[in-house]
Amino acid sequence: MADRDIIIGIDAGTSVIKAVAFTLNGTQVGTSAVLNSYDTAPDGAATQDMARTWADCARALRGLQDKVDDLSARVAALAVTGQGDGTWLVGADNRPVTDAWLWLDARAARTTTDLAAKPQNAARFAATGTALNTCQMGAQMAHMDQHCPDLLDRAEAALHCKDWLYLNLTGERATDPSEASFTFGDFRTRQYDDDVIAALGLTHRRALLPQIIDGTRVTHPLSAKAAGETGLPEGTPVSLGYVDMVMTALGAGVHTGDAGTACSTIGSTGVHMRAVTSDDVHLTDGAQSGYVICLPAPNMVTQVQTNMAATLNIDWALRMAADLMSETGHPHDYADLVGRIDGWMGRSTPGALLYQPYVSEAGERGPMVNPNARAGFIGLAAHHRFADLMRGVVEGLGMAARDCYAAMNTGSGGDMPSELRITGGAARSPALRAVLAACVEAPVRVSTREEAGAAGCAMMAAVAIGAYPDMDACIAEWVTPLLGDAEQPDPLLTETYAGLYPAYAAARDALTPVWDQLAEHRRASHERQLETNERSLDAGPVTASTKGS
Ligand SMILES: Nc1ncnc2c1ncn2[C@@H]1O[C@H](COP(=O)(O)OP(=O)(O)O)[C@@H](O)[C@H]1O
Ligand SMILES: O=P(O)(O)OC[C@H](O)[C@H](O)CO
Repeated sequence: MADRDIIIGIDAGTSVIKAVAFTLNGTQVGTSAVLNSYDTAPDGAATQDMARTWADCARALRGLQDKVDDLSARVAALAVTGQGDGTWLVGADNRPVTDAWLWLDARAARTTTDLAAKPQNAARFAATGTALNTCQMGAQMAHMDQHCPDLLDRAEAALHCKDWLYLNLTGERATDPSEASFTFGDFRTRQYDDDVIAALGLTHRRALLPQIIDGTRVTHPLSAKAAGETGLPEGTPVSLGYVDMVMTALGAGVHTGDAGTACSTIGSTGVHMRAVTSDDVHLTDGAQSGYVICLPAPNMVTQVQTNMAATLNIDWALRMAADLMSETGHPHDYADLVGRIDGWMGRSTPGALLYQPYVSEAGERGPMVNPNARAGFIGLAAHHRFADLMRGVVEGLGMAARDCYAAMNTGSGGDMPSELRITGGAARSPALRAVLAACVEAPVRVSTREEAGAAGCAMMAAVAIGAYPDMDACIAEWVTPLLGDAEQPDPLLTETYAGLYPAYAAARDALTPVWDQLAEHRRASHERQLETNERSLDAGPVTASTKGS
């Protein structure tokens, strides 16, 4: 029998579910990916079929066998991470209670605002280090408890995405220390906290919260059923990873022991992180914002500010172009449009426009929490063309990153990092990297690690099975050697963005009442629409949902 020399990391993202094979010392040897999708509805719902998600995960694992010779005989361990937040309710016989509510679901917006205004919310923030937002399971369960309690009545466990996959892989209902503590617990103890649960009004639902296990120490064996569905050997140790945001950052270099560094993921969502010890966490004064997410290393956490939407803004702009092309009968290829971004950046003037990248239907969560925030350009003039708009969008992502680091009170007064490690799809663009470097006034480095999220959780499995004595030893082989060269910020660009940032921040504050008025307008017209629909039920079905991915 061949040596067991492969660890498989599963990263179940919002847009793609990937299974990635690594050797024990971190060389990537194969990837298998399955496209993911979710449903949206006018009331703000963003949901995903739980059974299909597991089936897609199993399909990705089966697909990996075609990419790696003799995989089944060589696999030493599996690990799983996935999209964070959201609510994946499991009932009798481990069956889904309903479709999962994703982190993109905006239905809990009002409940979130109400809970955040209560005096108990201060103690909740002090323990979790995390501002309440509509993405989180705590807010979503509180909303369900008030508006659709039958869902919780029928549930036996409230899981996150990766926990649902772990349940299907091993038969164990469990969650990890990161999501448990930023949602319902304390990042210092990595345990649930009764005051936090009470502040969310969920004490009577406490039994729904599963056991917390740390995948660097505990594994469970792959069940016979899962072995049948994935083609991997029964009994293979499975490690439950932390939430994908921190797995990606771990794989991309957020914690290599170098002082002052930070890591930003510029994918669908934008995640900006600095690794600190839990004693060094400085929570924001005044308005609450951000997350504190534990790292799978003793006493280490990340201070996090996260933009709801990062490349979703780029995709929005490209889809506008693609729609127009389709309408005029011109075939378009999305990959071709993405490939043109750097060309458009080269033909446009830096700092000509402001773009607020709050394009998510659920508003923004970093550095301010505002479900009503929406995207927009400021400063348009008649001579601006598509290239200028695209530059504006990319610069908006840079400004948003600066805004997040400026709000991150790490004891250094919101100083920018001394070096920024970046990952996520948009890190492929040299022009975008230059914008980021100039906006945060720091050199950027891109890891050659292709699948940082899958690597992050595979690293946990590597420690769990004893391939490394601890996470630091694993980082030294899996992460540090893969960091690319530093790309220095251009002085002129830096000056331009430093000059523009105060206007970006002022616009964000000034538009708050406008966003509130627009939200009220949307709510009223949605209610009018519902009344109209009720009156015209006889006239046939109404289209209520769309697909996203
Ligand atoms: N060369 C590029 N330049 C700019 N943006 C890019 C480039 N390649 C990919 N992207 C953006 O990155 C996105 C995918 O990022 P990724 O991190 O893979 O997504 P996710 O966060 O959903 O896992 C694409 O939708 C696209 O907007
Ligand atoms: O699916 P991706 O974009 O990889 O991750 C989503 C995050 O986990 C989410 O933003 C958590 O709220």
